[in-house]
Amino acid sequence: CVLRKIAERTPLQRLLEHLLRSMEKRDPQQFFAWPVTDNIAPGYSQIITNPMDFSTIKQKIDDGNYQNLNEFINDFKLMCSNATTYNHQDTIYYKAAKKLLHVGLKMVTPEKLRQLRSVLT
Ligand SMILES: COc1ccc(C(=O)NC2CCC2)cc1-c1cc(C(C)=O)n2cccnc12
Repeated sequence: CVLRKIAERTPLQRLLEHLLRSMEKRDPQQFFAWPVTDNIAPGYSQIITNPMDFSTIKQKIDDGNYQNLNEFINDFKLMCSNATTYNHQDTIYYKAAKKLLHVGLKMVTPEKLRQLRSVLT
């Protein structure tokens, strides 16, 4: 039926949703959960031309917007680099972004993906 068609997830979507959930767990203060607004970060929209956050990544997964894992990883890297661009080194956001990038990229090493593939498929 048509409802079942909408709910079905491709293997790529299942992999990306799993990775997104794991990455979100490493952001307990939810600094990366939603778009950064100009009122919490003055001048943000002038400095950061390509904003990215976990909720936007989630929407792109649901919309089938990612053709492959690398496009997803690029948005994750963009989200972290935006934070290290806008925020000075001595801020909690800069430090959180550096840690998140490191932890997130460790989740997508060939070895981790091999383990995941056997679990997810
Ligand atoms: C969705 O973005 C956010 C949501 C909540 C918070 C937040 O709870 N900040 C409190 C911790 C000290 C104030 C911060 C942010 C936040 C993220 C960011 C990023 C990611 O650059 N940011 C930069 C400057 C000021 N605030 C932020």
